[in-house]
Amino acid sequence: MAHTKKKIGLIGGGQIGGNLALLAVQKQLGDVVLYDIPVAEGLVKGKALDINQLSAVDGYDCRVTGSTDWKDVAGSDVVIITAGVPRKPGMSREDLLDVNLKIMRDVAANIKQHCPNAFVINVANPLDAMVFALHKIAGLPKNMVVGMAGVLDTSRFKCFVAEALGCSIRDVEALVLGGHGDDMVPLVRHSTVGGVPLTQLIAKDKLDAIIDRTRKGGAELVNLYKTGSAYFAPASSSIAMAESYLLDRKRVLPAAALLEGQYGLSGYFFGVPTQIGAGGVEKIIDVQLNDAEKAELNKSFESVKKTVGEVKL
Ligand SMILES: NC(=O)C1=CN([C@@H]2O[C@H](COP(=O)(O)OP(=O)(O)OC[C@H]3O[C@@H](n4cnc5c(N)ncnc54)[C@H](O)[C@@H]3O)[C@@H](O)[C@H]2O)C=CC1
Ligand SMILES: O=C([O-])CC(=O)C(=O)O
Repeated sequence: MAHTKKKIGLIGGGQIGGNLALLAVQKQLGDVVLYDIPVAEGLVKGKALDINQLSAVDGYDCRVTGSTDWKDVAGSDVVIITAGVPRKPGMSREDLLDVNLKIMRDVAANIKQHCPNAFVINVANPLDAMVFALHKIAGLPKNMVVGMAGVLDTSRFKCFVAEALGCSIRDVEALVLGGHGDDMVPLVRHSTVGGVPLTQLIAKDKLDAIIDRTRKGGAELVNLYKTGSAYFAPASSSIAMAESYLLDRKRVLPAAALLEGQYGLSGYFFGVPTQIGAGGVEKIIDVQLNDAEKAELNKSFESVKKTVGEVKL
């Protein structure tokens, strides 16, 4: 019988990779190949076996295969890249550029060879520069390559708002644009709780503190964990994007997508609201910004350009 289940290739079987595999199975999105380099063979084979045994308890019919061979990843419908080193306290994401670019060169070349038709979501940092490199090396169509950051950054912002108000997180709607760095742009003017503008519900000083905590959300986790960075929320955020593609949900999710004139910006992957469906990035939404918001977005864009400027392919 033909293989009709979707196939999900997870590149990197570390903290985020393992959680991605678990979530993909729990949501029954498809069969998973958890790939890592040979030195991590036991890690991916162990995680695969462990999750498959959990599947028996809960009755999930998707299988995880741990592999160190790209041939097993070939033909994946979705590929999520978490291959890369996480930062430690005192480091910036940009400090990871050289080491993670080396890894991305290997990963992107293999994607080009083995998964040319996949929807590819990059998670490795520094996010916006790595997805730029991925797109250049793998040569995939622009609608099939994205970076995950905005879903996570937005989710952090929503979490802090719900905590501050003591309200259900379900009713918080928010949008964080820009690069995945300290100058990302939480759009307070476009955020609501149950349809009520956020600015009417939280005083400015409290809101400023929430914005600051969101911008430094990654570092807060790095300082707590000490040996690495966040992994539960990043995994869930990436799965939301993969699911929207696989199930053609057409969700509007912020993602690092290639800009071609939107927001007056071009040539770089940058965090903007996208519509993700069976066509990959089917739309980029050009939010109307006021002068102050535009200035913040331009500042974030300059930071991304600076890091990408250091990318030697
Ligand atoms: N975009 C975002 O919002 C977020 C990004 N990150 C980034 O995600 C990346 C992964 O984080 P973790 O899973 O916590 O790290 P981790 O260290 O637990 O896992 C990374 C895995 O990549 C593997 N790897 C190294 N070279 C490889 C190669 N050539 N091919 C395949 N696999 C390879 C390693 O063996 C390791 O198992 C980091 O760069 C981190 O900064 C982390 C959190 C959020
Ligand atoms: O901060 C980091 O290094 C990991 C990351 O991107 C995040 O958690 O937002």
